[in-house]
Amino acid sequence: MSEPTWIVLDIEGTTSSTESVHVGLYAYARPRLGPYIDAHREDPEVAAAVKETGGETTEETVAILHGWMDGDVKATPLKTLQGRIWAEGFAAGELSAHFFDDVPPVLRAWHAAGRRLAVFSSGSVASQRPWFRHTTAGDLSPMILHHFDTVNAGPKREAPSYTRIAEALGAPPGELLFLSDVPAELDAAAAAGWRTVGVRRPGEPNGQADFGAHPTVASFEEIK
Ligand SMILES: CSCCC(=O)C(=O)COP(=O)(O)O
Ligand SMILES: [Mg+2]
Repeated sequence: MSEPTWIVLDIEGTTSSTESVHVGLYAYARPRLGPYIDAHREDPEVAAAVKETGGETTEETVAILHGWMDGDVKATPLKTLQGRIWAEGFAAGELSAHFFDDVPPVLRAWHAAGRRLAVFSSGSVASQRPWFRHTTAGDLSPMILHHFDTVNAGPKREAPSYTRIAEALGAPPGELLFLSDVPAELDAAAAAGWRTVGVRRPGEPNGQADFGAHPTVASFEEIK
């Protein structure tokens, strides 16, 4: 079988550790949500996200957002607000992104070989861009040609989201490879006709998950 034209990356559990997202990023956003909402109430994107939470006051909204973070619910309004706060944190030099050691060299090799790279994560596009720019392994962002999230593509566990991405990239689904640590996301991608590889990293929440018929790897170095 020929090599896929596009390789589309999940972030948490795939390129980067869950701990770095939950302990690093979530802890950074948690105390900043209330003040951020109060300071940006007039911003249409913030106002829409706040409205979508269903909270009536800032206190109620923050309690809902914290509850989602506690349960790792990847709700779009949470991701919108977190992403804006994280983008400020990266710009201020207060945050940096973790990538598993195998990822940066393999991304560079794929890029040099002409493979096209994109991201599809629950993390908002506003947070994906600085995540790839401010890494402990240098700036990886110039290699990422497209970013997709639950706003511009849709839910990660639904096949139409992957069809939307294929259309945006102008590629037949069979030329797209999705890498993720979540079997349900891979199922959705496969249902849309994509190729899939499950990433089962030791110590990650889905390291022992059942990936069904999806081929799996423990490191990007195993992907040919
Ligand atoms: C800057 S990336 C933010 C990560 C995040 O918030 C998240 O929910 C990642 O989930 P993924 O879909 O990449 O597993
Ligand atoms: Mg993931």
